[in-house]
Amino acid sequence: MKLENRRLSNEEFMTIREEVLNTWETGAAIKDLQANIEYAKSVPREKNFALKLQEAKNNKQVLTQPRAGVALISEHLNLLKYLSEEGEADLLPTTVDSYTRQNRYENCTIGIKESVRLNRSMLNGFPVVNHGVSGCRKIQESLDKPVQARHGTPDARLLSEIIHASGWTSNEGGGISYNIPYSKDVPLERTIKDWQYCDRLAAIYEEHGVPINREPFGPLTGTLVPPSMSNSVAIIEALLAAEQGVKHITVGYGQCGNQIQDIAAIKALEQQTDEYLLRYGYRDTVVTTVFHQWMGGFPKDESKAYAAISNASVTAAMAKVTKVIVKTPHEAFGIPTKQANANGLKCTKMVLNLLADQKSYMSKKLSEQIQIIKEETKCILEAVFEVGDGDLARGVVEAFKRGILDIPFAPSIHTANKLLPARDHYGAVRYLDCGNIPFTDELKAYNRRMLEKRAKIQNRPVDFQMTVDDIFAVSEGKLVGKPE
Ligand SMILES: CC[C@H]1O[C@@H](n2cnc3c(N)ncnc32)[C@H](O)[C@@H]1O
Repeated sequence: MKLENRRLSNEEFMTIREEVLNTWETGAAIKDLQANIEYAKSVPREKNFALKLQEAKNNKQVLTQPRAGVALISEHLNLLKYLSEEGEADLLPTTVDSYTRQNRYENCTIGIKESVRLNRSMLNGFPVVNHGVSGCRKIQESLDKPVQARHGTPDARLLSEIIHASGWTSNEGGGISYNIPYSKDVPLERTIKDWQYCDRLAAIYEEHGVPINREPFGPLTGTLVPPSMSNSVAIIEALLAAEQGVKHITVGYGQCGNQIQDIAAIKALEQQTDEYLLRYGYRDTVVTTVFHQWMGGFPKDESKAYAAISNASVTAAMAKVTKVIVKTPHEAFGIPTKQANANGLKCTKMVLNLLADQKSYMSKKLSEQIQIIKEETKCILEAVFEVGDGDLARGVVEAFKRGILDIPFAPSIHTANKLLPARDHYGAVRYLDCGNIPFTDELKAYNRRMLEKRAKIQNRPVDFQMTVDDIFAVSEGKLVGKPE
């Protein structure tokens, strides 16, 4: 079937579904889609992820959500209950393990057996597909808060079928955001199509009375991604989801570090997502936002880690995002203990509470940065539509081929890798080299000017060494890299 940004017909969807459910034994238990929807409808409304986000948006409340996932059902349940009660998490995740993300379910079978034998998690997340709908329903039924699947799966079709049949009402990911940062050589045509399936599935539940939230993965590689590039990808995935009928979309952004630029990025993302959805005729979509606390290298020192978590929480509060994804003081080491995870959540919530009644005032600097991000994003998105001859899906594939969309430090061979980012003197992420991104001369000059200002102050040339210094800076306790 030719790649096209067009809603899958029922016949097309059900044909693909037949094949998807046969890719692992646990697909057999969810063959009856109507029965799956009836079950999902029985989940109490207060446990619906999409509705909880909508309520938070209306109440201007910032919700907290951790990442968390371990191999066995009972341990995972204990973990989520602890994060919900002790950690005061407003929304619950299930972070899925790396084997499942690559559809290597046979490795999960081994990992589950080893976890039982050794009495500790031998997988770096919860193997949703292997535990199947019975295991995932047990998780959902035992919790009193909404659950979301968080992963990094290029082909998440079976995973998505199982989680929604289990009453999980949110799914993270997208055809770009779960491909380019997560795999080496998976064609975009493939993952855009596979995520059209996931979006259509979410929409079918929605059309039968079960609101489902979809969340493109905002941060991408989480390494110096300029806000206009990550915003462009988020808006594109929101449009692709809306075309399939998705009504609840959370667009996301990963903290870059300069507070004004980060708040501006969230504001620009919110405004332009609404703008583009409206422009392309999607009128009844509920758009919320998510801010990911620092995604780069974390300090090992616990006090410094809490400083990074608190600092990110201030930005989340001032940007008035709908939810913030929380880091832990174990970030520099690996999978956190439940205590460390809960501590990151409590640290975050304390900052949010202290700032709940304050708001960031629109300043000249902030509105200037919002404008810059919106203009850069507009240049990118208009070019994507143009090279796709008006079809967004085909435009994405062509735009990556030409380097109009380009994600820095991505493992995928399907990104041009010509975009070079670096921080300006204030720590804002700028384009050191725009590669083939069709920015106006004014935007190129602005980025250059900001980097030259840093070069002058640091008495160094504008070059790649800035980028290298910036990559290691935060784990060395500063934001802007300094020359040796
Ligand atoms: C997107 C990458 C983020 O996901 C986090 N992460 C990955 N797997 C798990 C996990 N199983 N439990 C908690 N956090 C996790 C990781 O620490 C990093 O902050």
